[in-house]
Amino acid sequence: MVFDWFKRAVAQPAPEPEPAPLPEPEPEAMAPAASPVEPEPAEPVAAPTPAPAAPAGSAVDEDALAWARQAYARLKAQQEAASPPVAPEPEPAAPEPEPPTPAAIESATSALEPAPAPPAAAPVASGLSLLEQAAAQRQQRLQEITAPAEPEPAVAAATPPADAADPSLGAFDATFTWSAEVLAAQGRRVEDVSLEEIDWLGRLRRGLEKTRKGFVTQLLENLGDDPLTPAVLDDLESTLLRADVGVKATDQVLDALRRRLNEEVVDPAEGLRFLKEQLRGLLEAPIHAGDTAVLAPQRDRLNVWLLVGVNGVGKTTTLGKLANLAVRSGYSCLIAAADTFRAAAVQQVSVWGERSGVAVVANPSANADPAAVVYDAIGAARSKGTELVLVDTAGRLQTKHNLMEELGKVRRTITKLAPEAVVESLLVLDASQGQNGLRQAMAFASAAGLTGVVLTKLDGSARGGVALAVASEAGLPIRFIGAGEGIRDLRPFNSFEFVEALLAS
Ligand SMILES: Nc1nc2c(ncn2[C@@H]2O[C@H](COP(=O)(O)OP(=O)(O)OP(=O)(O)O)[C@@H](O)[C@H]2O)c(=O)[nH]1
Repeated sequence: MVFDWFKRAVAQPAPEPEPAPLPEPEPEAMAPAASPVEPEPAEPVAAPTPAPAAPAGSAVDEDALAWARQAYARLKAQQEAASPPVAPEPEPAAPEPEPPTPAAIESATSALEPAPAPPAAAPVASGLSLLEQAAAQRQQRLQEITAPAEPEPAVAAATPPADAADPSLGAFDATFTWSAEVLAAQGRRVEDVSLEEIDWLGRLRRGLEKTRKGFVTQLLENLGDDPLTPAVLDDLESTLLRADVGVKATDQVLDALRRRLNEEVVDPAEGLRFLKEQLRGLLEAPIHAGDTAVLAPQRDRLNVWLLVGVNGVGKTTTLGKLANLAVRSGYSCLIAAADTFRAAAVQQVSVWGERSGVAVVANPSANADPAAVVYDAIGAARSKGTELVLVDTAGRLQTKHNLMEELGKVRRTITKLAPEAVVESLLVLDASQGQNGLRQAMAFASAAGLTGVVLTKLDGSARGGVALAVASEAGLPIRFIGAGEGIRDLRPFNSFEFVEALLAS
């Protein structure tokens, strides 16, 4: 039951000036036959989390709350149906997360003994101490070493990585209701909501917290309770600029707001709605200029995605997360370790490859030519019929001419070697670098023929507004956003969700 993020429907641009409509809560749009859960308020959905009563501090209206309750009940029922109904036998599986007892340690270590069983399956139960886990792991390692050699380097086996397992349902809290509301506002139906999306929206909202704090608080203060005035717009201007939205985007938004103000009295709620619409429009413009709402590898043909950017922005991490996303969505994938400059880069990328069961093509010699690695990787992809080759490149300052030349060479090599391939050249930008990212975008655009941007480190940065500057000033579509270091912390960009998370109250 893997959620395919590349096939996910994205929000419509919401043309009408109404507040985003919530679908009617459909009474029969409920859970699968297995567990009939009532869609009604405060229904005991059983178990560890409290019944979905209105979460404290949530500002959602009644319809939204009813929708969220249904979605929660449904997801809960799904989760319960999916999890085995109380382990019948103390299987080789993980013991309970109980306080560690000697017996538990015994059973955990011996449980690992029956050799050929689950491949690199769940290591050791979380209830064990570090020493106990280490002992169990040693035992497991010993078995692996003494076991007959694997027929293949186990690369293509695409074993789902342990930390990329499906997320589990948390509490029915304000984050859940907000996430549900965002999905409902995009016209999603209760029965289509997936835990993957709920989980990601929660991460995104948390990730944008810093930007939001510096932005929304100020914004709401500016808007106040009275109709918008020109003075309020002046304040709004400095708020947007401080959030790194950039001069061009800020001017565009304010011009639109001023025009609106000239036409009619605008109350704060309408001002906020109109502002969101403008921000979405700016982010969407470069996406609409292309023909794909969500950037996805094309099936049954070679796709080469080149990841470029300055040092330390998160290229390798992004590549690892993309590999995982691709494998989970059913693509065959290969990594080209073309960062031949940083000593540990190949090792780092190999770890990411292992986590998703993706093979890595590398050149062991020091300072190998990155173009040669790409050459090998494309050859390997062709012979295996691989659909997606992800190319890691060394970080470089946009001002270093020779390094930018080298990047140009890699880019040209790809076109020359694989003219049939769909090539994407993605600039990885660290959101915390704010306006500096814009300068990088301009320089990399010419050297690497950029087709899009991946915005990373939105968590921990107060400068998430730079997404707007990149879209409006560099004219580049944001394709993915990263909001954390975990393997599930990168997802395709959705302007509606981004703006909602940015301006969530
Ligand atoms: N908080 C946070 N950290 C991230 C994110 N993406 C990457 N990082 C961290 O950023 C650091 C640098 O990431 P790398 O992937 O090594 O960056 P890189 O661009 O490949 O680095 P160079 O190869 O040296 O240019 C690592 O510690 C990552 O864990 C993100 O979205 N959020």
